[in-house]
Order: sequence, then C-alpha cells, then structure tokens
Amino acid sequence: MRTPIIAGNWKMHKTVNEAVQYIETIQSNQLPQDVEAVICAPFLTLHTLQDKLAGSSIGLGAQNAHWEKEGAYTGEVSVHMLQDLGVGYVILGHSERRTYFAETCEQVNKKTIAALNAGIIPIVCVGETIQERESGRTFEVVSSQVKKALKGIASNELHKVVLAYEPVWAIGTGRASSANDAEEVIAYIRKTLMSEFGTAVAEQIRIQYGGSVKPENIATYMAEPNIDGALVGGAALDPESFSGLVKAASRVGGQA
Ligand SMILES: O=C(CO)COP(=O)(O)O
Repeated sequence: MRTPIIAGNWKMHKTVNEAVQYIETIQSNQLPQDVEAVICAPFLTLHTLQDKLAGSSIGLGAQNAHWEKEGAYTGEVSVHMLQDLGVGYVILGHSERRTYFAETCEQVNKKTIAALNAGIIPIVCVGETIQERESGRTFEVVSSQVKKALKGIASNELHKVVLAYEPVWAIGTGRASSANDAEEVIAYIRKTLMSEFGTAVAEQIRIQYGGSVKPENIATYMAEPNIDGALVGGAALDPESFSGLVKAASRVGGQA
C-alpha cells in the first residue's frame, strides 16, 4: 500500500519569521501519522526550518536544485547543499520553472538523478497546458514528460520518486481538475510506468494531483485508486488549511 503524501509548495512566500510561526501552528495541530506531510519552503528558510522540524514527522523540501555538486552557477543551490542540511525532498520541474525559467526535460532528468544519488526524494511535476488539453494531447505530453524525467534511473531507485500531475490550467486558477479527470490521467501515467519499468515499481511510485486543491475538495482525489496525495500551493500557505488537508488525506482520521 502506498503511503499518502501531502506536500505544501509555498512557492515564493514567507519570510523566516513567518515560516517559523507557521511550523509552530502545524506542530500544535497533531497531524495524523499515516500521511506523509511535507513543507516545500524557499531556500532562505530551510536552515531554520530544519532545526525547527528536527525529530518531527513533518518532512522538509526545497522547490528546486542544481544537479552539479558545486561550481560557477551564480544564484543556484545544489542538491549536495540540500543534502548537507538534511533536506529530505525537492520539487523538480514545476510548470512555473519550466515556463518562467525555461527549464527543460533534460535538466529535470539531471536534477532527479542528482537528488536520488543524494538520498533526497524528488517530487517531479508534469502536466499539460490548456492548449495541449484542448488539442487532445494530454496523455502524449504527460507520458513524454514522465519518460524523459525518469530516463536512466536505476530500477532500485525509481520507487523513491514521487510524481505530481499538475495540469497547468488548474494551478492557482481555482479551476481544479475533477477527480475523475485527474484519475484518468494519473492512471495513464501509471500505465506508462508499467510499460517502461515493470508492474512492481509502477505500483510503488506515488503520484500526486496538484492544481487548486483545497480542504473542501481533497477527499474526492484521495478516494481515487491511483491518486496518492496532493501537491498544494495556495491552500497550503495557511497552517490551519494545510493541517486540514493532511487530516482529510488520512485513512484513519480523515473523511476520504
Ligand atoms: O502549483 C501548485 C503546487 O505545486 C498548485 O498550486 P495551487 O494549489 O495554488 O493551484
């Protein structure tokens, strides 16, 4: 059985003080233990949050990383530096990075391999634009992104990868994909994983849905057989709302 994973992507939000207050609130909320809860915070806050979360079951993630260990890459932060800090997760290939920073599938692949080599769980994002969806290319686009991101990864490492299906048109728009539509694409991603890497590993890889997920709609996604959690932007910025998302994803204490 795959453990549900709810990750909050803060994007470019929160100062160090705001981040600390947030963590104190979710720590006082007693999150369920059968859900992996992860906060993906800006680089500047990671050091403080790592201290704050020591010994806690809440995971800490970054939102990007460079694949080289070190070097002349002004403005970049390496996977190695995240590993040194004890960061456990990293979001890679988010559509905002692909769109605004011209990140390519090849770069996402290098970053994914580097993260796994460093023992960091990559949360690899894929998803189609509205134009791609309307021209009937969703399956083709998403499966190609998945194959390119996971190219050359050793089969004994693949199961650690988390995939996030985030249709670009659903991100930050309030226009969430229906649970049925998200399940259809995510089931197709799992089928792609089966044909590329075999059934055993395909059954182990967790696939999240992302795009306008809220405490009010998360149960519909969690009820789908192939959806293993959510990657949440806006609704994860408030600690009470994030706590509500994690609780709703719990098979023990949630409404799902
Ligand atoms: O991009 C997202 C998470 O990575 C989704 O953002 P929203 O939840 O704000 O739509």
